[in-house]
Amino acid sequence: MEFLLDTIHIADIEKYAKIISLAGVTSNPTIVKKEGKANFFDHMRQIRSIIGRDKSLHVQAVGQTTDVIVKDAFAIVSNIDEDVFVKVPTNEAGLAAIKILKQNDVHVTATAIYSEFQGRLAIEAGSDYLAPYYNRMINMGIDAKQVIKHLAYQIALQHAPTKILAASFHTVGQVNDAFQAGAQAATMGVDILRSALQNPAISNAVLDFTKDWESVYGVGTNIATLADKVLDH
Ligand SMILES: O=C[C@H](O)COP(=O)(O)O
Repeated sequence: MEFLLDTIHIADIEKYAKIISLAGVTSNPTIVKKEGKANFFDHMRQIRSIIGRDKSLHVQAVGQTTDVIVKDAFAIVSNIDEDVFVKVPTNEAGLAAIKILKQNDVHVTATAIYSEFQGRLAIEAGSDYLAPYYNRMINMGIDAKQVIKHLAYQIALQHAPTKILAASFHTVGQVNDAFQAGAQAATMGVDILRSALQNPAISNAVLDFTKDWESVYGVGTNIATLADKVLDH
């Protein structure tokens, strides 16, 4: 399983890189907009320095035509690094660009996937990752879990090198569903991680354990201080 963060907010990336086994960072122009107008390439290089070269960094091309998407992609890899996965929308212009980029050994994430058919075309174009938009599909009445399941089956069937990087999550349950359906990776906002880990039920359980411990060994005592006291005697 790969857990990625769908944000370019530096403080959040630094924080969660220490907390979870972070596999990478993804972005799109809407996510970039949230940070305001910064030096785009400096910002992406800073993210790379935080996560390291062994994690995946996904940066989206913004061109509307095949020619401009390809130029965007080369600008991304030249100005950030050649390990970056260039996100390319899975439409006509994008699919043509993916074929060219793969011939030039550029890593590609086929994005804006709302259907099984788009995913199948992106697999055949040689995409390294597919990014199906889970919540957006659900909102359109599409069975997102089924889409991922069928794509995962196809990838396994033909031993394709493509991996499914599910995206667009609004709940923790959607992330679980995507993994259950066969996605190898999922990218999510920090809101999902907060919902999962800052749950009051977890805090209450921890508080109850602390109260029980302190009722026996004294307030402010933990196992480390207890061990120190034993050594002192
Ligand atoms: O890059 C794709 C995003 O993960 C889409 O997420 P969203 O549907 O929450 O905007």
